[in-house]
Amino acid sequence: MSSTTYLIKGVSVLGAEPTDLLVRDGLIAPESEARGAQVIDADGLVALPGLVDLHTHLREPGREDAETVESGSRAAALGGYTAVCAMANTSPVADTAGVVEQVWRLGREAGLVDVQPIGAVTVGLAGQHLAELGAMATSAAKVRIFSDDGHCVSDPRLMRRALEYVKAFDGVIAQHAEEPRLTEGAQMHEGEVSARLGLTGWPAVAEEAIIARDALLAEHVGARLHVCHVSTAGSVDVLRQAKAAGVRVTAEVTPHHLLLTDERATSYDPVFKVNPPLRTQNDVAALRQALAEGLIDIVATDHAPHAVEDKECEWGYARPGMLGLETALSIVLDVLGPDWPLIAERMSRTPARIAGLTDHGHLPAAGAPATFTLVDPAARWQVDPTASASRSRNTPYAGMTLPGRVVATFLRGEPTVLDGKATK
Ligand SMILES: NC(=O)N[C@@H](CC(=O)O)C(=O)O
Repeated sequence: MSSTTYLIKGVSVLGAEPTDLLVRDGLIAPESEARGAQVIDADGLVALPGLVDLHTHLREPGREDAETVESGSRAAALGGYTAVCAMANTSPVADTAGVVEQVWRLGREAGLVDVQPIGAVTVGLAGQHLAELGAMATSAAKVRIFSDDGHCVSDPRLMRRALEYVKAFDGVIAQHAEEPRLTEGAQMHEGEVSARLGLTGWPAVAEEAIIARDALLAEHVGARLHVCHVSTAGSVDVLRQAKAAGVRVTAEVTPHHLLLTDERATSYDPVFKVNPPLRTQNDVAALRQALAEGLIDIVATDHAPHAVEDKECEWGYARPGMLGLETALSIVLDVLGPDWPLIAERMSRTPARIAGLTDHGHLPAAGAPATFTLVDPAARWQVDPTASASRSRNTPYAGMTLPGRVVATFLRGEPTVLDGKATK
């Protein structure tokens, strides 16, 4: 915890009238105690609760050349995040208490964001046997979210068992919804563009069928289901029905699925190759609408760093995935407009609630943890892949000018970013 007291002058909390915030002993304190505080001029800046990412690939252990817990944490803090949930598809896979504790400990050592490990649902992500869910839940990492992301838990019996198991401790299964038999050899969204390019298509129904099946299973079991990276208009329809029926289902959308379409594949630039693939303008419109309405609960980055040799090659050989942590807030701002209460809800409060991260998602107000981010909504910045804090360079927004810049991020009273630069 920082011993410095900060007085943040003239900041607009979620777009409200400017006020001052005093940061002391890890909390937002009453202003009467401001003596001796370091003043931060926040004229024109907006304060948001620190962002929470439910879907981050940190690559450690195993692919430290692409990302480490520390480099990914730094990218997260620069993007305004104070917590990230680290996906389990590392090497070795995070399918035991030992690996999730390792990731959790590395996160604490880096000290830039809270790193909450996600545990694998199945051993080795192989979809055959349930992993040690209970041991991960009772480990120091206190895992509550389990996911085979990158792979779908396609066996319905295994999915049912996983839902039953985690219900005991109010855990959640985060499903990568992709019926593998329908996406064999797929390279991009199945549609008019894939037909034109002669690339094997990933049909929307491969996602929608699994979401429908899992919603029914979750309803049957009475357990919590979270759907990763929803990408199609049809999935939104399935979610609408499931939510109307009272199923305990939440869903996320990525910034790239809110902005980019499958037309990008015509460049054959693998930076646009991602799983699930970029879809059509019709899908993008439906996803934006669903996010605004709350049918899609949150934005999650699916930050997926990849080494140069895995991306700068032929489309067919390239790994799917895009960077996202440093650009997410700007993309969402671009897409939703400056609706700060909505952005706070979708990027901080609701993801914190789904993940059970009780230190996060609080409005910066007296008595709350001083875990927040300061944004300059008037700033515009050009994305330079070489300037990224990530060890990888695979951003699809290179050269684009984006609105909104993170000026400062505070984690329990300690600045992790000041003047737009990481403090460590
Ligand atoms: N989202 C991606 O395109 N990639 C993910 C895993 C995956 O979902 O394939 C990755 O780990 O790189």
